[in-house]
Amino acid sequence: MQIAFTKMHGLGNSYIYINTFDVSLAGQDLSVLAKKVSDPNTGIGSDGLILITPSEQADVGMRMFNKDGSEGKTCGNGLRCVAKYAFDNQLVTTRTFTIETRAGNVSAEILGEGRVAEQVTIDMGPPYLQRKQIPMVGVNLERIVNEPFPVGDQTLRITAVSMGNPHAVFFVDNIELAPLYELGPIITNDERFPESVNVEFVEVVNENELNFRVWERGSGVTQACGTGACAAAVAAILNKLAKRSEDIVVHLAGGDLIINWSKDNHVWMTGPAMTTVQGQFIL
Ligand SMILES: N[C@H](CCC[C@H](N)C(=O)O)C(=O)O
Repeated sequence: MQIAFTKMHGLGNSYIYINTFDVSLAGQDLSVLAKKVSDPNTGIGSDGLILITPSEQADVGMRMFNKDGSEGKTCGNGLRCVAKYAFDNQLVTTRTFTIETRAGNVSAEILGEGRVAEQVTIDMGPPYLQRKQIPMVGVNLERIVNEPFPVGDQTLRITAVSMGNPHAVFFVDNIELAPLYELGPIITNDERFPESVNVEFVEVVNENELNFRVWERGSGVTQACGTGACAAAVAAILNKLAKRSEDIVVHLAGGDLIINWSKDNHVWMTGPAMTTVQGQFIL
């Protein structure tokens, strides 16, 4: 069986996209398929799989799977690429439209005038800050802001933010020295996170600029994480290290995203979306 796919990326955070308007995946184990297509040796190679689907409550829908086959609820870089795909392939007829995710509907805007989308803004909706919304185990229901977080023989300070998917944000003095490979896999599997967690290390350059690295739940280190960049900006503002309702440039390994946690409590993310490969995957 051959399945048409498109490989796209947002700042190097790449996924294999399958348009299920055209292709039926009925009977396919999507977790197994995600692992297969993500494998760089026996598959195509990516950080995971994203399905572009018909939707009854939005203009298009998406489902995202990490490279380990686990399903996430949303994906910032993925949303910009789904928006690009929908616009470039006329699944939508306007430059602003809605996308259904498992974390709720978001709105997308194709920037510029061109017939091919390059820059996209997504209104990612509000952050969720209460402990049970992350979710994170603990006694108080309040926000987790700069809370002591013992791990191994260290005690870090955690700020936890959900963008519909869970993020554990840790501020460091020098991003190049962040314990990404040492502590990323430990924290992502920590029992204090019943649904696991995406792990971000963030260096504050100034109140409008962050350096950022990520160990993603289910995918490990990636070049970029859009929801993670949103979580990092929200965490910086909660810790009074950045300003609300101002653009914050987040420098990820793969490039920059512009994040703005606005007065209406929505988090806005602007960045690129690129198509790199189109082909047939042989199951
Ligand atoms: N790379 C994605 C995040 C995927 C999150 C996924 N790892 C999970 O929550 O399980 C992004 O651009 O937001």
